[in-house]
Order: sequence, then C-alpha cells, then structure tokens
Amino acid sequence: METEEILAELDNVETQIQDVQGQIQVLLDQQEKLYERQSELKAILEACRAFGSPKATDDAPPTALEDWSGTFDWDSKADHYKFHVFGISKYRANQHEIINAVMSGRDVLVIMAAGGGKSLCYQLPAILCDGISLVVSPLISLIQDQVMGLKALDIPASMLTSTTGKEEEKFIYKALEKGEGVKILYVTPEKISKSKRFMSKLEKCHHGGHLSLIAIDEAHCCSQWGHDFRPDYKNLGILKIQFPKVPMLALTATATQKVQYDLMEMLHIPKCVKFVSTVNRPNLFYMVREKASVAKVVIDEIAEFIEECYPNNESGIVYCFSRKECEQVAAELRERGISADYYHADMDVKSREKVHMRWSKNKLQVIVGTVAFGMGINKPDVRFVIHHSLSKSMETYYQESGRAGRDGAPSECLLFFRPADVPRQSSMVFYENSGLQNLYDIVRYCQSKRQCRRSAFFRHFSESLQDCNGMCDNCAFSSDIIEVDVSEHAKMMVSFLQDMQENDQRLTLLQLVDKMKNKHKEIGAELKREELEQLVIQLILESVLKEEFQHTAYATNAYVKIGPLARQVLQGKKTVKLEISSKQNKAGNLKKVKRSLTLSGMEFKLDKLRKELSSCHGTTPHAVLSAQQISVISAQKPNSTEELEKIIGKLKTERYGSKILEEIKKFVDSDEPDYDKLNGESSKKRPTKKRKTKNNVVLIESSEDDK
Ligand SMILES: Nc1ncnc2c1ncn2[C@@H]1O[C@H](COP(=O)(O)OP(=O)(O)OP(=O)(O)O)[C@@H](O)[C@H]1O
Ligand SMILES: [Mg+2]
Repeated sequence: METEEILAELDNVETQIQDVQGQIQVLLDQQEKLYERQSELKAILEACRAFGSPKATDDAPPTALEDWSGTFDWDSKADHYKFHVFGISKYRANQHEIINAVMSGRDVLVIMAAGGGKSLCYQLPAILCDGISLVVSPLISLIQDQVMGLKALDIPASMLTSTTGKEEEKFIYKALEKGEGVKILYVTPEKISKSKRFMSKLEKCHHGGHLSLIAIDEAHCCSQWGHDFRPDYKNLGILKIQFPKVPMLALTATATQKVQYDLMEMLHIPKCVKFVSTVNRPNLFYMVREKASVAKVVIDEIAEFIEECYPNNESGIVYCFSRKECEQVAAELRERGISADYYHADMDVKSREKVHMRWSKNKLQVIVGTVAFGMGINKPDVRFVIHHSLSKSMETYYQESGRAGRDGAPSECLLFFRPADVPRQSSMVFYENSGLQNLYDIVRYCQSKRQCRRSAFFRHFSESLQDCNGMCDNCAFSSDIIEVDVSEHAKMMVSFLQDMQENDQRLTLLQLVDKMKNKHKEIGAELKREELEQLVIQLILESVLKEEFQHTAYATNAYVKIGPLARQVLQGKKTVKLEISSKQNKAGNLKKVKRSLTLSGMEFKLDKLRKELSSCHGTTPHAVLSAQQISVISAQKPNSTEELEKIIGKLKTERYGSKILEEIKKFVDSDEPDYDKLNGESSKKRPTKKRKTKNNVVLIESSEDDK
C-alpha cells in the first residue's frame, strides 16, 4: 500500500470514528435520561411497596368503603356554609370528595391545578369541625391574603408569623389553650421548626382536644425534587408524629409522582387518600408570538395587545427575564398609557408589598415582574399573563402562565419567543440538574407552529391527552405554515462553524447568524435573519450543534459549537426541516382572538360598585362579588333581599345587599338601553365566548360552573 493510500484510508477511518462517536454521544444522552427515569420508577415502586398503593380518585373507582361522594352527616351543614358563607353555589371537581375524606378523619393528599379551589378543601372542614385548624403556608403575603379573605367572611382567622405583634400573639396562644376565639390559624413553617413555645401551645391545644385539622398548603415545598423547595418544610413531619390522630391535608398544584411519594414519606401520611385532578386549565388560551428583534417594537406589541384586548383595566402580569428589563418594560408601558409597575427581588419588602397591594385592588393594571413575583399570587381575575421572554422550563411556564384565570373565566397566556433569547436562559441554567434539557423542552414548545400547545403540557406531566377545544393558537387558527427543507443551509452552517472551530474561533448565536447572513448574500440564498436564528436553535435541539459555556469575570457566555450529529448533516444523511410561516406572523390572529362581546351596562355598574365596597371593607373586589356573580345578577336583576340571597348567599347579602339592590334599581329605573344596542362608551370589550377552530365552532362560557 502506498503511503498516500494509507493516509487517505486513515483519514476516512478517523472520520468514521468521529461519526460513530457523535452517534454514541446521542445514545449516551438518551441512556442517561432512561437511567434517570428508571431510578425514579424504582423509587416509586419501593414507596408503593412500603406504603401500599394509595387510592387515586382519577384512575381507581372508589371502593364501597371509600365512596367519598356519597352522603354524610355533615352534608347539609357543609352545603349551608358553602353557599351562605363562601358564596359558592357548586363544588368544583374533587372538592366535595376531599372535604368528605377529611371530615371522615383521613389524611389526604390533594394535587389540584392552580386556581382549582384547594383552599375551600380545608377552610370548609375547619368551620365544620369544633376546635382550631392549623394551616401551614410558606409566604407571609399568601397568609395575609387568606386571613383577610376569611375575615371578610366573618370567619375567625389569625396568623402567627414573624410579623405578628405581641398582643396578637398573646391572644392566639390563649385561643390555642382554650380552643376558642380562633377557627383557622395560619403559620409559616418556621414556627413549627423553630418555635418551641408555639409547639408547646399547640400540644396543649391538642391535649385539650381542640386541634381539629392540619393543612399543609403548597406542600411541594417539602420535596427537594419539587420546583420550590423550602428547608423549613422538611421538618413538618413532626406534626404527624406529635398528633397522629389529627387528620392531615397536604395540598399542591403540581407534583410529579416522585414528589408525591416524597411528600407522603416526609409528612408521614403513608395511608393517605390521594386526589389527583388534571393539569388541564381549559379556560386558558395559550399562544406564542414571534418576538421582534427591536426592543421597542416588542413593547409596542405588548401595549397594543393590552390596550385593544383589555381596555378596562383588566388585570395582567408581564414576566421579564431580568430586573433591569422589568423596570424598563414597566416604564415604557407607562409611557404608552398603561398603568404598570415593576416587581423584583431587588426591591425592599415594603415597596414590593405596595405594588402587589395596588394591583390586588385593581388600582394598577399590570405588574411587570421577574420570577420573584411568584408563589402567593392569589388574584383570581388575572386575565392575561404575557411572557416578554421565555421561561426556563415547561414546569415554570405552566406555573407562571397558570396565574391567569384562577376564577375559571377565559384568560390568555401569550409568550413572546425569539431564538436569541435562548442563550440568555441557557447560560443561567446549564449548571442545574437537567437544566438544559428542561430549557430545550420549552424551546420546542415555542418553535412548534403546528402542535397543540396544551398537548405539550399533558406530555410533560405524563397525563393522557385531552381535547384542546381550539384553546391554543396552533389549534384555533388555520395553518399558514409550510415545512421547508433546509438541509443545504444547515450543511453550509455546520461546515462554516467547523472551519471557525478549526481556526480556534468561537461564535455566539447572533454572531453565527450575522456571518451566515453575509454568506447567504454572496450565494443568493434566501433565508431571512429570523429563519436563520430559528435554524440554529433547531440544529441545537437536534444535537447537530450544541451550546458551550465560557465564564468571564462578569458573565457566562454561550457559544454555538459543532454537536454530535453534525457529520450526519455534512454527509447528507440527515434532513433538516424548518416550519416557516408563509405570512408575516400571527399578529392578525391575535386580534381575531379578541371579540366584540360587550359587558352590559349593569355589569359595568356592579363592577364599579364592588370596587367601592371593597375599599370600604378593606378587602378585594373579587371577595365582594365574583365575575360570575356579577353576570348572574345582571341577567336576573333580583329586586328583593330573598332573590339576591339565592344568588350570592346570606352573608354577602347581609353585608352588601342593600347597596347592590339600590344599584340594580337605579339602573332599571334609569331605563338605560340594553348593551346589545350600545356601541359607545359604556360598552366594554371582553374576551369572546365564540372561537372558531379549524373544524368547528366552540363555545367558551365564562361560567365557573363549567369546571
Ligand atoms: N366551587 C367553586 N366555585 C366557584 N369558585 C370557586 C370554587 N372553589 C373555589 N373557588 C374560587 O376559585 C378561586 C381559586 O381558589 P383557591 O385560591 O382555593 O385556588 P388554589 O387551588 O388554592 O390555587 P393556587 O394553587 O393558585 O393556590 C378563588 O377565587 C375561590 O374563591
Ligand atoms: Mg392555594
């Protein structure tokens, strides 16, 4: 063999080895994922064997012994409080059964989506039982909200936190000893883990037979596998050990199976009854919009969306990536006439609270926040959540967007996506366990122009698929997407990057796109800048390229490098396709989502009245009248206390009835034209009830009873 031949073959063999190594790398990644899942399943299996399989209401029919929807002694009392105190006409899914299980003395684990109505599941048993119920909740703001809401309903609720004054503390301790004066006591987890004095008072309360129930809200905080681990939650297991006969209720909005078993073990509730509700939020409309590269244009679009779709101060949240960005976006929205303020972790507690309060009371329309504006947002009537930048995972996006529409009324979740935002996030999350994997999952969600957005959530939370009902952009709007074969462009990009790497040069995503744009000009290729950005991301998702990170003194930079499957593209063995909109973007469709349904004159007046009443009574407008109640009152126009009581219950009628009836009478007497005939000032635009899907017309009622 000639030396040259040998060299040629050697070269060839080395190339093949590299190729095989690339493929091995992809398989190794896959194997790692499978190992992870394997150990997760083994842990679950072990827990199952140790504790016995808990009953799940969703996949196992209740046995005769455990038919939680049957009749119980407390039924009529429960119905009375539900309607006349809480003003709730019908239970939502699982609420009734959970209440019955708790009242029967069982430990219960509740997994129910945000806004599903978990609070009622412990608040109602708390007032049905004699004695005091203890609720552990992670945040003072969350506790304050709950206590304020309960006090507005005349339920004796108190809280014991680091902010509680001496007098109040004395009163609470006395109540614990006597078992009266307080019905529901909220505490932060530190009280359990750090205050011996509190624990000894609680012991006394229990000894006197006055501790009726223990609820652990936001229970996922117990588990290190959850998304919001709090060290003090780890010590809550003591409660079951100290008070084994007191029923314990653990509640959370999201918990993977691993987290569920972790919770049961940590809280010592192996025999609990488990209720798992779907993660589906049928009232939320999910959409992704291409984000312009010019910052001002993005703000213009956000402002236009809010102004056009929510012109009547309907509440919303805009999530931003950084603190600085929050401040800028809030200022720019204000410049465009929208009442907005920012919220982030750099602000002192007082300023944060002030902004939160103004927003809760509908005095501020939009909060522009970082992820710090998170757990504890209790506002039920948030109509839109806009993501100015993408979240770091599907789970975080589900949580953040899920703050919309907790009252069950139609609401919108809009995410502005630009591939160039990916490296900003990836350079933050790459050191986290599965951080990049999680990020790439949400990037896939954003890049997809055809797949149902909702189905991505079902897959992520391992739930079987449910109908989207045209409640996401990809299902609702006729597709103007074409799939383009960009294998040649990909080849050119990979080979260019390879040359750069061989010359020890590195490029960020944007630099790579710039260079490719110039190259395309030379050869007359036609991909636009945005499409090139999209292509880089697509190649990263497909392991053709990969991100690598370099630390500097001030930041971590993300560079694009050749990935394990690059050679496949170079050799023409791998086809690369891009989904490209044949029209500009879905801006037009966004407007189509909004429709011309009007709020009636009376609804408008009642909305104003509830705001006035809530300021007088130191509560939130929603606590005075829910949107649902406003719409029923406007339709039925009750003219007596008895009639009104049938809609909003005794307590609210006693408290606000005369003012409401006065308003109705004024409206009826004024002979104002019906809203159907109104086009002008007093008519309000509101999310439509009618949406056209590809196949049929779907009605989305804003009724809470839909659930
Ligand atoms: N059966 C019901 N009918 C109508 N409204 C209800 C019902 N149950 C609860 N609600 C209302 O739904 C809203 C959300 O309830 P709640 O705060 O208990 O949700 P949650 O499940 O605790 O959510 P999160 O996980 O966000 O804390 C509240 O305004 C509450 O009054
Ligand atoms: Mg809650």
